[in-house]
Amino acid sequence: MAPIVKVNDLRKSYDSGFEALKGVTLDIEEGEIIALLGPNGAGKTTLISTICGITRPTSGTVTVSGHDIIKDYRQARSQIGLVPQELSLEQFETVMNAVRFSRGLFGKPNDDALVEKLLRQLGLHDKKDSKIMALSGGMKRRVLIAKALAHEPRVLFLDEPTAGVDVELRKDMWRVVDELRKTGVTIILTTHYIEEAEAMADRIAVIEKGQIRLVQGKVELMAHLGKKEAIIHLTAPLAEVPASLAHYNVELVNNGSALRYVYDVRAERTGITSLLNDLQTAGLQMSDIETRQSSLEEIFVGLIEGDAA
Ligand SMILES: Nc1ncnc2c1ncn2[C@@H]1O[C@H](COP(=O)(O)OP(=O)(O)OP(=O)(O)O)[C@@H](O)[C@H]1O
Repeated sequence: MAPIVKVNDLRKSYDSGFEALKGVTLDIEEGEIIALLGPNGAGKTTLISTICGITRPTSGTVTVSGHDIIKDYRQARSQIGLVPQELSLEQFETVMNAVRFSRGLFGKPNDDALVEKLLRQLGLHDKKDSKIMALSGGMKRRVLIAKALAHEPRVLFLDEPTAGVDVELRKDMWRVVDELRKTGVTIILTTHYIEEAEAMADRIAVIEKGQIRLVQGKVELMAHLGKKEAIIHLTAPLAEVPASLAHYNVELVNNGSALRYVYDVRAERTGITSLLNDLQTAGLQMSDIETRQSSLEEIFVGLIEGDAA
């Protein structure tokens, strides 16, 4: 089956001369959920706005369901639902009317049965006659999704769906996306949270400095990312790693007063227990142990370096 979204060598230079997209090529399959994961300023919003036809590319092409986003703008745009970063809603409108209105904007005939079905899917049905201003932040975000889906697009863009929201709301959004998965709509979301990409996406594209550095299935990528390190502080410093520990992925740090052990948190056996046992057998005493997960920044650096190698 042909990809539902095809992005080919997309470039975007802003008037300032800044090149925000440097030749992005990406195929998105129908029904998948793909996360564009990248640090601030990587070009995620620029990429989404260009695919949606809001920002004009400097060169390159985008097709959505085979329609060119510039030449066949109306057909291409009718296939797309966009949920922007900011909450921009008519506070005095009812939920039902707001969603009806969005459908009308695309010239689609009124269809209350469809709107109600959508509200049910998004857990908003009992709020359909409520004014938007009376809704919680999480419900307002759901209304934005309902509005974006009102004209029955095949592709839904979520631009940082959980930016600036608390943990509970984030999880709520993850559940909403999981429900939408069942409807078969293709979802493209941007985020800089790895956990978020992990919770929602089937595939992850890492974007950095206007380029896609890596596109991979989530399972493979998370296996790649799931590294943790333990720093084992020793009571007496060592000159070198003892031969009996050589088969572990350990190195001496802090002038020999600690061992650094890197392991895969997702592995069935992390090796920590046997390392600690072998440490004792080797006659080494530890004074403390600390563990930490690689930060997002380190993961990106690791990925990008690994990719270039
Ligand atoms: N209208 C504009 N004119 C000039 N530069 C811009 C414009 N819009 C964005 N940029 C620059 O392009 C780069 C990419 O911005 P973009 O908003 O696409 O990044 P992002 O990955 O979505 O970041 P964030 O996660 O912070 O939203 C940034 O360096 C930004 O400053």
